[in-house]
Amino acid sequence: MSTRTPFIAGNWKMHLDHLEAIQLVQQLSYRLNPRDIAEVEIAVIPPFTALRSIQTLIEGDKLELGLGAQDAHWEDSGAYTGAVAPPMLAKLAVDYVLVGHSERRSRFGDDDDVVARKLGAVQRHGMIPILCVGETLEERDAGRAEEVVDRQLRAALAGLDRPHEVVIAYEPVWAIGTGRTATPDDADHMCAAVRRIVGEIGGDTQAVRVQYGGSVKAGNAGDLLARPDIDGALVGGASLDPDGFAAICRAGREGAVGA
Ligand SMILES: O=C[C@H](O)COP(=O)(O)O
Repeated sequence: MSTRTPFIAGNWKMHLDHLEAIQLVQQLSYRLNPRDIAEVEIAVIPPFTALRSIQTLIEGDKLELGLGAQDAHWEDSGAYTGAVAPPMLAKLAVDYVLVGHSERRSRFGDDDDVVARKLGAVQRHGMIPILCVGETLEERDAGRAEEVVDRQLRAALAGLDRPHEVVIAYEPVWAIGTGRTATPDDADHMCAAVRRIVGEIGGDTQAVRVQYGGSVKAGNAGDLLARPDIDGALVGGASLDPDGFAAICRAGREGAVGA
């Protein structure tokens, strides 16, 4: 059995205004049972516009939920229209920040250098980065999946004193929002490779938490989360459904017992 606390995070992407976001967190909080909350770390990652509302709700109702942001700039302030700086997020009691999500890499031009800068900035302000890595279908078919993940990890983590304090989300691009999931064996194999690479960079392989992401839903979460090297899930679409997301959190607890 792993000693790492399972970590399930719901990335809502560009969905839900702040009122809908409040409703979803309330619905979710009714559905989570106390054992899941005690034994699984659970976080929601709403759009920026809902962060303040959800922070207030979490604090007011004393919910055992982590709060995440979907991105951050690397500078503390400046002439960067449309961007959000890490200190602003820290002030909102944000715990986690996604860095290097494949949608940021492919649609907003976040390359390895930008990802490394954002990751450093997030850590400097006391928040935990969730570093997303993963190969495209083309790269997988060419037998380059592990090479790509290795490059992304080293580019982002090299130079950190404690790389294991970053949560890593292995998200094969071809599995995101497509309904196609990596097999539990393939996902576990890559999460083990991620752990090994973090060790090579100087991190503690037993401490680093590695999530799998890509079409995780209630129906497949059990098989994925029971694997020894998969410590949790970064959930997109299915995190918008409170019943489904609560079921994934339960699978996280049950998986930790079996892993
Ligand atoms: O951040 C979450 C991932 O991109 C997975 O999204 P998905 O569960 O909708 O495939």
